Amino acid sequence: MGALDEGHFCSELENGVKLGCIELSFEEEPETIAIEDAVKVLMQGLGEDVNREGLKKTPLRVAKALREGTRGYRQKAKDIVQGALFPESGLDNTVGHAGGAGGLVVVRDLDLFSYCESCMLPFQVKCHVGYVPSGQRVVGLSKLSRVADVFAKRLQEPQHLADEMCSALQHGIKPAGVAVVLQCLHIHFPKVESAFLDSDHQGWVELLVSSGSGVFENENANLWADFLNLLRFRGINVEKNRMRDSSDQHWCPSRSPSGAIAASKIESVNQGMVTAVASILRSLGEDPLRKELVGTPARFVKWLMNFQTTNLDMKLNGFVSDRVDPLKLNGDGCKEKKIHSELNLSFWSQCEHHLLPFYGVVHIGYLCTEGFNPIAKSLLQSIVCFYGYKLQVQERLTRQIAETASSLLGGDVIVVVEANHTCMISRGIEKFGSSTATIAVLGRFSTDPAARAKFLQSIPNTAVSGR
Ligand SMILES: Nc1nc2c(c(=O)[nH]1)N=C([C@H](O)[C@H](O)COP(=O)(O)OP(=O)(O)OP(=O)(O)O)CN2
Ligand SMILES: [Zn+2]
Repeated sequence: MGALDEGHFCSELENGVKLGCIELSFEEEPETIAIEDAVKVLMQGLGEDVNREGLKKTPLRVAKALREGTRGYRQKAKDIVQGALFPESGLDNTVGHAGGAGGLVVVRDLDLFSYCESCMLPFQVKCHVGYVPSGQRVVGLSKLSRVADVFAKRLQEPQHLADEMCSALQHGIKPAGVAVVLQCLHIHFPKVESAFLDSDHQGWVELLVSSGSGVFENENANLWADFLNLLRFRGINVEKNRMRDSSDQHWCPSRSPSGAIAASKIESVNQGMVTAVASILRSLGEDPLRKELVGTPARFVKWLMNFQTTNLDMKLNGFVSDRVDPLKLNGDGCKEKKIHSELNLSFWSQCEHHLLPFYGVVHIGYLCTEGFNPIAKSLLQSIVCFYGYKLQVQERLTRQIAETASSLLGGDVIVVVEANHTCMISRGIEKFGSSTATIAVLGRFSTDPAARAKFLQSIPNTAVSGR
């Protein structure tokens, strides 16, 4: 294993590192302190009280997540591969392709995450690596994943990431050839204004990229077909010629026409926050003047400002005037009350403990007289967005939606929030595909298990994809 492999680096963070002859804990390291200071500037720019209980530890958590998530800058692929090449006798390359020492070796479905160099948000990567051994030697399989991780744990762009992985494996293993396919998923940027009206504003930006060296340099080589067929066998239907092979297009939504910052608006971005993000880049070992990173701090700040505490308060005005008459809601007392549901109201939010997005859907159930439809779906969507676009925690979001809905809907309310948390994948915990559900029950729903069960069973199980 390399001198700076994952375990070693983590124990350094936990147990302290030696800087000269002074031993510094992770908290005392200058890079950590600089990131913490910058995060405080960002939180203040969002109008937050940095001493608020839930936010006190946020600067340190963000510093830990970012330094851990970019540890690839401090690792070397060659340290990982060295000492992990093993002799494996087989047919000579000239004779044919015998498995093990001449045939294609493929490691599929490596779940990784990386940080987008355009906007600094994490993106997910499903990585597939193939190589053809040469010189009758093979590499330890885990090293393919470890080398991939060295380059993923940096600020990256998908094609560049694939090229770096491919080139490092080619130089480290010296095989007949290496092929890399990456399926990358970047979250969309919310459109705050339309989110209040349109409940379907989520989704993913997907990008498939590939890189090949040695016998894979020729994109039409039969070996590419073998490799892709093995991936297709795993349910991935890719055509080599459908992959993007030029890096001049921007895949990050922050650079799409709707997400990009118009030149005239750049000055309106809080410059103190932009400077703080540039200092974070420096503390991570990056050069904020690198041409790909020049607009990154402003784009990250623009993303963050979606979650400013004050900018949406006006949106909740009007809720009071829309309040429903409880007499109407409860009917004349003779009619039976039925569960009314609004399912899949989508939301975006920003985890206040790690400053990373979480997003998903809200399901609201309430009791009202049969045939009476007291409240428009758009109003409930507005409530969901209002509490979503903040620094939040999912538990509080659920409770706040339930309390507000209850005051409008007569008290018998159940709220379920289903979400994917970026902080569950893009930090040490790395739980890809996990999702989180929270529930708040008020009025009759808190005393009637049958009503709760009926509502919970009506929630479609496709609501949150934990991809
Ligand atoms: N009022 C507060 N409430 C909560 C706080 C807090 O600081 N003030 N903190 C938490 C959790 O610690 C926070 O949500 C983070 O938890 P976790 O996902 O476990 O992540 P960590 O960074 O702490 O840990 P790792 O082990 O590094 O993943 C809850 N409420
Ligand atoms: Zn991005």
